[in-house]
Amino acid sequence: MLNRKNTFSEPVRIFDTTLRDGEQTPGVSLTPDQKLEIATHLSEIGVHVIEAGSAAASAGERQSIKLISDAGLSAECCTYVRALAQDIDFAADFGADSVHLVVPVSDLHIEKKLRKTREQVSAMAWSAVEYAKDRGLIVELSGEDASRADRAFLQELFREGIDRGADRLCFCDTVGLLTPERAAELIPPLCMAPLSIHCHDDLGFALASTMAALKAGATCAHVTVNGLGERAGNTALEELVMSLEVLYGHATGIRTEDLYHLSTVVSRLTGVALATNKPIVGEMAFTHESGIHAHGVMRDASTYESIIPERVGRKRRIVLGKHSGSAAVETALHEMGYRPDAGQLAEIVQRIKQLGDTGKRITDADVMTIADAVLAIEFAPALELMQFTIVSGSNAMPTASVTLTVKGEEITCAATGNGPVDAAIRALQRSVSDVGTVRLEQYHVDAISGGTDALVDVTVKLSKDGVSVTSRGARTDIITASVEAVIAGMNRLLREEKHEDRSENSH
Ligand SMILES: CC(=O)SCCNC(=O)CCNC(=O)[C@H](O)C(C)(C)COP(=O)(O)OP(=O)(O)OC[C@H]1O[C@@H](n2cnc3c(N)ncnc32)[C@H](O)[C@@H]1OP(=O)(O)O
Ligand SMILES: CC(=O)C(=O)O
Repeated sequence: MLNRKNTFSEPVRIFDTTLRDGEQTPGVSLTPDQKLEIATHLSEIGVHVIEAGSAAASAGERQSIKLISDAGLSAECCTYVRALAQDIDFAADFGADSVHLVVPVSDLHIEKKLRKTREQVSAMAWSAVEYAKDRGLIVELSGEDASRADRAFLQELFREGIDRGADRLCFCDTVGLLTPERAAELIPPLCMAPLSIHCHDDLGFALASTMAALKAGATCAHVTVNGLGERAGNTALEELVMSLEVLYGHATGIRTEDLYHLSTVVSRLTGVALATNKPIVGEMAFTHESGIHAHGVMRDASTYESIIPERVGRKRRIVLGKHSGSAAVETALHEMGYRPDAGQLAEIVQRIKQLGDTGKRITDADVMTIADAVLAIEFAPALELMQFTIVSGSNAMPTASVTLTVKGEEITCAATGNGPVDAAIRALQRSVSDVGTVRLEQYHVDAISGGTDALVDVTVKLSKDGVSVTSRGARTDIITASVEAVIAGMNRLLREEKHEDRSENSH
């Protein structure tokens, strides 16, 4: 049984640093408007503090801080500053409510990086605190590389910092060296004022160490959406919130049902794709293939799920593959409108496993092809491709022309697009517009082998009138693979037989 007793004496505050440490993910750079969009979501979801950026970094960063502080969000607008008057002036002049005033505290950082002494760093920190207070800012005095700092030195720096006016403190586990055991020892003596914990995930301990620090007396967690951040990233907002809620019964006040949407917004704007197996937000976090799991989940989802997917804004999916069992296959077939008898079902399950054994991802179109064959249903494809032509180049708008027969009638359509694949798919959509609107819901491409001559495997999800279907094409040419995948899916959506009860989650 889970011990759901709330072990935290105070409500845990959430300090989100997606727009500062998250943006320090190598290669990530957000415009002020994009930062405002993310900040608005963060505030609406209920985080307490948003670290909007680093005031000294650039004019764009300062514009972001101004935009976010002027937006009237309920969350506090904070910015990273060094112990320098210039950084603090930027923070105050551009409207920040607070500063995350960071000073290196380990001898390694003090001596090797800053080439200073402990005394010099302490003096810089304390005068910066006083200066920031004079400029009307809330001050979170933060120790960088605190996990490797001399304990007595750090304690003294923080104690005097509070006397000089610091409102809050922060312990930064800058390179992810903290463990839950060390957090239990190091954190309690530092809780002289509200203390934040800022962890990095270099060794995969960020969430565990953050939790341990909160249990040891810290009252605020620094987090980022999707765990973005320097190197291996920071503690993930979604993981911390759901762990607090599910494992410790601690009500965070965060609108958990919006976590997935926020994650997708951040992934889109930062260009950092989510690992498919990422907790809470990864594509596979609520997807089941194995027969034993699917069978259990269909009877009672809690058998193989720690969280109800809807609680974080997601939906459960059962997909078919070589690990599927008859319960999942039968349910999927019923949703597609097939009613196999026991013998036919067993045959379909075997054929799905055989296809899976070839290393293929099984799509709805594959399952339907197998079911048609086993149930001896004649399937006359509505579409047949006769030819397509693509024009693309440095000075040419990508343009596609396709000729198909649609229910026996020859049709030629052309379209332009953002790229040759987009143009080809638009031309195909246009060619069937008389029989319905086919939407492209998802497009996924895998290069199966390395090199420019790799076999590419394109999987698409198409929908028409609320019915969706997945299908695949595999060729060395990405455009041909895409066209093949789309035509296979369209043929399934446009088939004559009606499968009224086929649903979105059927694959
Ligand atoms: C662990 C962390 O995440 S720390 C935060 C990391 N974030 C950033 O670096 C924000 C983006 N950074 C930048 O845009 C630039 O580095 C700037 C604008 C901050 C500084 O640029 P530059 O003046 O060209 O300095 P540069 O980046 O080469 O070196 C950092 C300087 O900051 C100083 N510095 C570093 N930390 C601190 C601090 N906490 N307080 C005061 N000075 C500091 C260093 O000593 C060095 O100054 P020096 O050359 O006079 O010794
Ligand atoms: C300040 C900060 O981001 C760190 O020490 O990790």
